[in-house]
Amino acid sequence: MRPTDMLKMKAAEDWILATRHPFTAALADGTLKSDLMRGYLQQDYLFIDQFVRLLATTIAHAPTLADSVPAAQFLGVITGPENTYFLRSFEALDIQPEADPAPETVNFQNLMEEARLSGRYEIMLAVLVVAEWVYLEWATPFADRIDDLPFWFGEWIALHCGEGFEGVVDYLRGQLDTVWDGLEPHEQAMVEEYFCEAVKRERAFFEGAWAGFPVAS
Ligand SMILES: Cc1ncc(CO)c(N)n1
Repeated sequence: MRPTDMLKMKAAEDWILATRHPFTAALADGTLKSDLMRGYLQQDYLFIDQFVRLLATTIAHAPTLADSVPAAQFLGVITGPENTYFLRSFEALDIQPEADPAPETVNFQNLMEEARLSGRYEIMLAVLVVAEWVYLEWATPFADRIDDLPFWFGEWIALHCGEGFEGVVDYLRGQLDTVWDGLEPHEQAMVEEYFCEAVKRERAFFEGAWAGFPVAS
């Protein structure tokens, strides 16, 4: 079994709740209240700020150029099409990008910052694998809805499914799977801790979004 499949199994309970959440079900139905989407996008843009720093540092720790290229290209997607998706959505939904971070956002930002500052490639990967794999899993079953939804729902699904994004998740998992066997048991335990904590914080983020993050205007 791939080490990343084993890690996912360890986090099974939170994983299921994070990837089959009523928030994403409502988003894909097009029934999600605009204010819930507004609050979610403002908080997720704060998530992205730390995510970009983590991904950039992960690139810097890749063992070879070849190992870094897919991550570097993905960084271009986040800071390119995904960033403009956020800016267009803020405009369409008539809100500003800036907001105070909610507790669920702070918790996730802190985990990403800790992973980045750990200087450990496998710890950075553990958090990145969860963030992208959870999103691939919730979004993929809704791929056929993309064209029928307003762009702020449809493009959010489109950014997280399909061949390109599957390739990103497979690459990140491959990096973690490859380094796993060379880790000491205490290092593997640390990876598992970060992995499970990231899944918990993904779930908590959707729960916060579903309860309603305050909307800054
Ligand atoms: C909270 C969260 N997790 C994962 C992703 C996917 O990058 C995202 N945009 N937001």
